[in-house]
Amino acid sequence: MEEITVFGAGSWGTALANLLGELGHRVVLWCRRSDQARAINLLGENPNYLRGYRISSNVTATSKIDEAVESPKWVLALPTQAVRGFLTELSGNMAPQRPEICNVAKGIEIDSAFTVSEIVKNVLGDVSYSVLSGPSHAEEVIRGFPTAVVVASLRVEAAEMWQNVFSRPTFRVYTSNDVVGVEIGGAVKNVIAIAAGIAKAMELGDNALAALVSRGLAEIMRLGAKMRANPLTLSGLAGVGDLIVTCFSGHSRNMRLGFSIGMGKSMKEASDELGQVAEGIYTVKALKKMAQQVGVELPIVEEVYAILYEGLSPNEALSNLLLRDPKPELPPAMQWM
Ligand SMILES: NC(=O)C1=CN([C@@H]2O[C@H](COP(=O)(O)OP(=O)(O)OC[C@H]3O[C@@H](n4cnc5c(N)ncnc54)[C@H](OP(=O)(O)O)[C@@H]3O)[C@@H](O)[C@H]2O)C=CC1
Ligand SMILES: O=C(CO)COP(=O)(O)O
Repeated sequence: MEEITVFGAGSWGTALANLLGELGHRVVLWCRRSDQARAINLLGENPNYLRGYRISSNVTATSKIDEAVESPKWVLALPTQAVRGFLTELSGNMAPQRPEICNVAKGIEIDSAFTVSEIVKNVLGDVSYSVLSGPSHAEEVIRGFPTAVVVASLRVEAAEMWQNVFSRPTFRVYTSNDVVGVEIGGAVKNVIAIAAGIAKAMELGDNALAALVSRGLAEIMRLGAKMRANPLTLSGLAGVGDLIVTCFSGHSRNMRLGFSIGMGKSMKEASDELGQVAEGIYTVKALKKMAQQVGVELPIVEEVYAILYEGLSPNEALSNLLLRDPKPELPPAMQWM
């Protein structure tokens, strides 16, 4: 059994800490607020996220960084935009023995347009990095519903180590060496899910939703190709799998935020009401920049950006998408037959 710290006691950090605890690992759950850590230890549940679910007695919460950094294995369950600042602060407390890091956040940093692996490398240098992603809502994982995910690392031993650490019959973990593919799939689907939520609120119908999700996948694939992701990763759990669950599940924060916006709420109202992170509202800014930098067309992403940040109405965005120039479904280089 392993000693593991989960950094971030939001819904995903709490569900994963509980999963690891139930598997018999000794888990430290780092909370940024001391009152939250005290409440978790006292009540055996998280009063702020996934309320009402018992957390394994193998999980101890703390808000003390010096205690949290002692574990040799770290799971990073923080919002993407917080990762750089957090790791920068943490790097002063790190033992010479470098931890094995497994990131579970799904997003792209706004200022740098970096994925989380690039942020980690930028701040901590060469550490053993893995990323766990795939269709996995915390609300179902904490109930023990069957879930399958993928853990990717450039080091096969690291991916296999995390596979062993996280696996149980109801939590099936596949390995991969395609870090960029897993990160791009997990990040971009959040923006497409905001679009799906808007489309649901507009009552555009099932055909429109299916078209939106498929063309959203085309955008994920196009960006993935530019970033040298394996297209098969994007048709797997971290791509299509997560796109489906995020666009169609009522648990999705991104879809629900999009729905509220489609119902006429401002982004601030929708996000305050949600009370949890919807990564897509930040990642869309980074993607807008990346689209220009790497020269890739991301029309749905562009329209979501314009709705969230430029006051475009959902109806105008819909017209913009429908009235684009006619074109083949696949780009010429991909028309093999
Ligand atoms: N929820 C889910 O089902 C899944 C989420 N993910 C991903 O996991 C990541 C975390 O999401 P989720 O747990 O849902 O988010 P939540 O909004 O539920 O929780 C966010 C957590 O991060 C903490 N936090 C926020 N800002 C900072 C900061 N600047 N420094 C330190 N801690 C901070 C919050 O603390 P506080 O409470 O004090 O504000 C809270 O504990 C996201 O990237 C998400 O896409 C991936 C798969 C499933
Ligand atoms: O990534 C997730 C499920 O796989 C969670 O998505 P939301 O943040 O939209 O809830």
